[in-house]
Amino acid sequence: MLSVRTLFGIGTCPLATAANIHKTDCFNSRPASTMAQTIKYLGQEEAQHIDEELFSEYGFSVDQLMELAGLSCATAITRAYPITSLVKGRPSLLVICGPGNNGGDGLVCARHLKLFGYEPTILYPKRPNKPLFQGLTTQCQKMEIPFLTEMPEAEVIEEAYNLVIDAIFGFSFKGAVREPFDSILDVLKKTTVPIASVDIPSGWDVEQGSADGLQPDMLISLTAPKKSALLFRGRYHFLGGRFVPPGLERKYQLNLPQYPGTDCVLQL
Ligand SMILES: NC(=O)C1=CN([C@@H]2O[C@H](COP(=O)(O)OP(=O)(O)OC[C@H]3O[C@@H](n4cnc5c(N)ncnc54)[C@H](OP(=O)(O)O)[C@@H]3O)[C@@H](O)[C@H]2O)[C@H](O)CC1
Ligand SMILES: [K+]
Repeated sequence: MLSVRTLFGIGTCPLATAANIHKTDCFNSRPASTMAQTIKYLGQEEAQHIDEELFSEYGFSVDQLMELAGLSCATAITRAYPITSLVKGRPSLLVICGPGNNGGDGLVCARHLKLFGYEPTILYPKRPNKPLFQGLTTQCQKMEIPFLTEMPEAEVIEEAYNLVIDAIFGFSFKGAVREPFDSILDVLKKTTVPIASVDIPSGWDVEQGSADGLQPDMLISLTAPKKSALLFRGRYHFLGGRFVPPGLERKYQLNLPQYPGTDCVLQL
């Protein structure tokens, strides 16, 4: 039997409305608002505490969680933008990575997307002098992913890429955006190419969002959505980072929805 998803494709469910927190979940045939009311939307400090506990009390290492986070992002992107749906001749993507762990998620995501058959190009203008990020950079280079030396103009992005992956800032972002990311975000605001943001649309206040900031087409919330995700108006909101131990979920009352089967992502 043909499902609604088969008939209309992932982004064109006729039941969906613009107010995405109340939209209908086309895949589960139940209102997503039921899920949105139950999942916790985290404040900035809470997100940082959960992150710290995962490393201290629960014994995870950063690279372990980053690998799972980046794989979730790449998987969610394949669901929302399958290669066959891309409009350009080549499955080209631009991945922009920031100086913290959000940028690390972007590097992992780019590596997996390459393995999935996409053609990512990376812009990584501020590289931390730490073995973790140096290793991730080497891995991408060895995967024959090109690195740009400067941000292209909006028109060049429109001509060359199907999608921009925004892995610039995550839940530690604060204050006014500093260079070189201020200019990069200005270009992104001008481009009409869809943007997929990792964890938080870059430049948004983690809790309050940003009225005149980026308006991504996709948001992949990691671990649990942050408060600003309530203001997301794009087509695709996915949850990824399926690594939360039950004790941590109970402590913070995350009320995470059940991921289907062995999937590492879930559409909210
Ligand atoms: N638990 C999880 O779900 C996991 C999530 N992961 C990802 O990690 C990020 C959070 O990473 P973190 O390193 O703590 O922070 P960010 O990536 O958000 O960014 C920190 C860097 O950003 C710079 N920064 C901050 N504010 C500004 C600003 N206003 N202008 C310019 N630059 C800014 C800051 O730079 P400094 O100059 O101050 O050094 C930091 O370097 C989370 O969102 C997830 O994506 C993990 O990968 C896995 C676990
Ligand atoms: K981001």
